[in-house]
Parts: sequence; structure tokens; C-alpha cells
Amino acid sequence: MALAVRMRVPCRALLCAGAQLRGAALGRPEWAAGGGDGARRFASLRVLVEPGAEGRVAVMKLKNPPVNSLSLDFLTEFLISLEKLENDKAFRGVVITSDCPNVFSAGLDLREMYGRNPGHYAEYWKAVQELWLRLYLSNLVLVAAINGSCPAGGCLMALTSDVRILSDSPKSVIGLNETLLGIVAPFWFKDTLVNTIGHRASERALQLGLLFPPAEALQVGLVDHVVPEDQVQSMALSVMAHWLAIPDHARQLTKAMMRKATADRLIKQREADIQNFVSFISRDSIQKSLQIYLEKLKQKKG
Ligand SMILES: CCC/C=C/C(=O)SCCNC(=O)CCNC(=O)[C@H](O)C(C)(C)COP(=O)([O-])OP(=O)([O-])OC[C@H]1O[C@@H](n2cnc3c(N)ncnc32)[C@H](O)[C@@H]1OP(=O)([O-])[O-]
Repeated sequence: MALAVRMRVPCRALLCAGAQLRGAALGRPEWAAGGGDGARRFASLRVLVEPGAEGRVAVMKLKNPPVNSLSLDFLTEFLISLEKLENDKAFRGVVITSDCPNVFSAGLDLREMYGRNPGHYAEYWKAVQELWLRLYLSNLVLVAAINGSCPAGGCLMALTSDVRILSDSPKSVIGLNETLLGIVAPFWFKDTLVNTIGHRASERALQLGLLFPPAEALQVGLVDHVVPEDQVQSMALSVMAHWLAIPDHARQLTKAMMRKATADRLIKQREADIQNFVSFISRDSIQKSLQIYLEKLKQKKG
């Protein structure tokens, strides 16, 4: 039985006084009927956590329909769920996947970045930073089971994982396409991409705002496996088993060694990065670009 909780935890509270919130907003994981290891599951409105394998692996399903945009509410719920998993010694790995058909995540929620006030932009950006830092430095093995379209912020989430598995479908395109919206991926999005596919490929991908179809994503190293749609989750669990065969302490220290310098670049200038985002996104020209892009999305639908 899933525990559904309606939350709108102020992100400021989450980010500044996270310790007080930890475990409080969603309560302890509930035990499904039958109980025992592996039966643990819990849920908020927008994030569903289910047992994956042998009680050591959780599957986090993003369920913010229609397109899993990373709204402030979603980010808040996701961060709380992730923290619960990080703090629960039973879990060693998490598969992140989507509960929305054909879309892993449409990336940052454009409505959080358009027509709001500077205070809102600052709060939102702090939550986006927090999402990246928590995922990028997670002690857990993270496997992204990318079962649909994965642009921009969705791609960033996938890039923070240790392994990426993409469904072999024409809808499953992945990349940092910010320039197509007339906006610019911040340096830490760029760093994460460079760490994955190298400098030259990133330079091209970022400038052109490339969204790679599965075969090209595999070729450039943006994803590690491409499999038929109905095998994405089973492949994720099988890859997970391989990673969990490594002793946690050795793997975690190695992960930190590989990622710390990149994370520190943001940690050292978080406030400046927020101010930079707020002044960038508040520009009339950028707001105009976002308006046009949102209108295009609506027209496409109509
Ligand atoms: C410096 C900042 C860095 C920025 C990083 C980012 O991540 S920037 C983000 C870059 N992201 C992108 O460039 C991806 C933009 N999105 C897409 O390309 C497509 O939606 C899709 C391919 C993900 C799914 O196609 P599909 O045919 O399954 O779905 P559909 O297209 O019919 O949309 C359904 C509804 O969702 C709405 N909506 C969609 N996305 C967003 C969003 N991000 N936010 C909010 N809303 C969004 C859409 O308007 C429509 O609303 P309506 O009319 O019902 O009120």
C-alpha cells in the first residue's frame, strides 16, 4: 500500500533546514502487505518509490504528468524521497525512471522560469542546484532507466547517474538543448556533460542544442546501453547487480574522488550562481524567448 502525502514544503525550508524535514514530511516508509525486506514502498504525489531487488534496490518513478517537468513541488518531493533512501542503510542502489509514457523528463519547468519574480527564480534555482548536488554526490549507485524523451534538465538528472540505459524508441531523444530555447546551460550542466562525453563532443552538442536519438547517444557515450522499451527496467536491475558486487566503501570513495572537484566548483559559488541565473532569466529578451518556446509547445499540441 502506497502512502500518498500532499506536500508543498517550502524549498527554502527544505534546503536550509533539511535536517528537520528529513523523514518528517513523508513519514517512515510503509511496509507493503506481506512485509519483509524488499516490500518497502512509499510515495508522495509526484514520486513513487518501489522495491527493486532483494531489498537493496529502490525504483524511483517520476510521476509529474504530463511530462515530468521539474517543478518546484516536484523537486521538493524528489529531494525528500532521495534523502530517505540515502539515510536508510537497507538501500544501496536506486533506479530512476518515469511513470509518464514516452517522457523521462521534459527538464526544468518552464513555468517556474517565466513571468515570475526574482525571489521565485532564486528559490527555484537553489532547488535545481540542490537536485544536482544531491544526485551527483550520492553514495547510492544510481542507474537512470530512461524510458522516453530526456531533454535539458531531464538529461542533467540522467547524467548524474552512474549508468544510463535508454529505450530504443524514436521518442527517446536525449541532450542539453538549452540553446534551442535561447537560454544557456550553466557551467555545472556543461561540466557534467564534459565529464561524460568529453570536451569536443560537448562543445558541439551544447552549441547546437543537440537531442541525440538512441543510436547516436550510445555512439557519443551519452548513454551506456540502448535496449528495447520493455527491457529498460530489467536491464537497469541487471546492471545494478553488477555495480552492487563492488564493496560500497571502495566504490563510494572512488565516486567521490572522480566527482568532488566538479561539485566543489558549484559549492564554492552557489550564491553567485543563483544571482547570475536570476539576472539572466529576468532579462526581457530571455523572457521573450521562453514565451515563444512555450507558445510553440502549445501550438504543436493543438
Ligand atoms: C538556464 C536554465 C537551464 C534550463 C534547463 C531546462 O531544462 S529548460 C526545459 C527544456 N525542455 C524542453 O525543451 C522540452 C520541452 N518539451 C517537449 O519537447 C515535449 O513536451 C516533450 C518531447 C518532452 C513531450 O512531448 P509530448 O508531445 O508528450 O507533450 P507536449 O509537448 O504536448 O507537452 C504537454 C504539456 O506539457 C507542457 N510542457 C512540456 N515541456 C514543459 C516544460 N519543460 N515545462 C513546463 N511545461 C512543459 C506543454 O506546454 C504542454 O502543456 P499544455 O499545452 O498541456 O498546457
